[in-house]
Amino acid sequence: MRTHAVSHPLIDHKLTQLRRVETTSNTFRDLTRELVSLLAYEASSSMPTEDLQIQTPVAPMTGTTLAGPKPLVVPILRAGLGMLDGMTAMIPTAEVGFLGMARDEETLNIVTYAERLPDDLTGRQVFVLDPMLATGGTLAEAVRFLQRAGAAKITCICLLAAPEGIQRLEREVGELDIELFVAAVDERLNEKSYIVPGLGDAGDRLYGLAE
Ligand SMILES: O=P(O)(O)OC[C@H]1O[C@H](OP(=O)(O)OP(=O)(O)O)[C@H](O)[C@@H]1O
Ligand SMILES: O=c1cc[nH]c(=O)[nH]1
Ligand SMILES: [Mg+2]
Repeated sequence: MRTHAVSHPLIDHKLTQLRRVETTSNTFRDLTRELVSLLAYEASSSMPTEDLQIQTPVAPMTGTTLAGPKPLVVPILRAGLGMLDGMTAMIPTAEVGFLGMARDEETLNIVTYAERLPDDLTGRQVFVLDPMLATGGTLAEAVRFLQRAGAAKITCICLLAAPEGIQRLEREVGELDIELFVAAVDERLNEKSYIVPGLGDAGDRLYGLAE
């Protein structure tokens, strides 16, 4: 597994606004979309391309187009859904699959309650979207699920990670071909396994159930 903590003035600025307790759901959704587009730019840098012959209004030329089977974007419901638009805006040719997973806040066990993926994942780059990598239980389970479904090349995009979650991913699925892109690695988890300083419950902040 290769982990990239992406540092950029725009990402750092938007992430700070996202974290603020007074940021409303509407603004939170806008910032999430913008942040994901910036992270997608980094996370897609190794996508395969091929030459494409085109005609401009002035001359013929050899341009570039994305190659290979269509990439697949998989948001982990619920909070990952807030990242989908920002991702498909950057990679409009991507197909979208869904995984519904929730962390039981008492036991921290992961419940997979929905799954809708294409039949054939062979050779496809799979982008997994989830804003929060806390204990790592959810993302590790998602990666295992996708691997069992045939995915070989998996790129995870998260907004925030705790060091404990990255270590767990390394431990449990680190031998697979996985890249992890995060906007920031925070200090630690608290006694409820929330990221500190973090941003709270991403799903609640996106979809307005926090108040
Ligand atoms: O790394 P972990 O300790 O597994 O925690 C991270 C998970 O918690 C949040 O989802 P949650 O379970 O709250 O579901 P939601 O998106 O429906 O709110 C978050 O979006 C991750 O999926
Ligand atoms: O800090 C955290 C941890 C898990 N899930 C969240 O939404 N936030
Ligand atoms: Mg939640």
